[in-house]
Amino acid sequence: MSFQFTKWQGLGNDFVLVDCFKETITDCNQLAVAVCDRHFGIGADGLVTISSSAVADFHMRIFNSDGSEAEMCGNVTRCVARYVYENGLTAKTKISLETGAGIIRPELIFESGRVVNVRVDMGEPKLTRGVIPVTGQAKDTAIHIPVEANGVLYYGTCVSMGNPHCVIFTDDAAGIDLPLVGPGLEKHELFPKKINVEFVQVLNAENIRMRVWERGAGITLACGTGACAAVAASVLNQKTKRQVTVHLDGGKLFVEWGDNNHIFMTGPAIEVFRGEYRR
Ligand SMILES: N[C@@H](CCC[C@H](N)C(=O)O)C(=O)O
Repeated sequence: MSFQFTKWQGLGNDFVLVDCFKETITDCNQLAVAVCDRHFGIGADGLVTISSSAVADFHMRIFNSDGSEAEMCGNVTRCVARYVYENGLTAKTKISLETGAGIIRPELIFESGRVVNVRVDMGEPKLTRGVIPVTGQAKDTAIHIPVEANGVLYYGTCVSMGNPHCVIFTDDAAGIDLPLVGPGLEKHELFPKKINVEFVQVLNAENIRMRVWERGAGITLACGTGACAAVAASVLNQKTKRQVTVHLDGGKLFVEWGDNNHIFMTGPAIEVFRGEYRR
């Protein structure tokens, strides 16, 4: 199989985008593993397809580097929005994207005629165990719940941003041994669909430091949905205001939890290169 692709990154969370208006690809789960391999493939955290939608401007699907399909990805929404605009697939600057988590609405932000950032309406955070999902009573929340992994007891706040997140507060995000603790938390029996894990250090009421172990991808330099979940968890635990800068290994995202209960995320989306994949 061969196909043209573009490679994108949002704060170092990197993706291979395939424009399915031009290209046909099959077996995306298996293909993602091959394409994302950093030695034998292109190298990426995920494979993304863009195609037509009956309910939105475009349909995007996200496959993690382990081949699993994710419902949503914040950093990808920014990259896809910029791709469809700059490649003439739409003249709209407010775009609707059908995802596994419903319709998500990115908006391009311009300076001197150039796209500099993308602001995304990420929708409402979902807090009940049945929706996230977390085992237990479906209607209950999972705020500050005990989660044990590798013999260490953590307290996590679980939030769905269309995909599942467990946010754990720490005094030292840099000191967390993610490869050691990430896999056990991701696959913990509390989480029937596994989970993305965010370690969050509160710097002050408007700034948090976050490191992430992603479901299906391991350590990444940034996670957009994770940053939104982290801000929701920080507010719910009375640690920050509702407008917060999230400092990730790959850079900064600005996240605000609006009065309409929607979370908005603003950050960059950068095309890195174009190529042809051959296998
Ligand atoms: N990096 C992404 C999230 C990608 C999907 C995630 N690994 C999952 O399986 O839910 C983001 O920016 O949100």
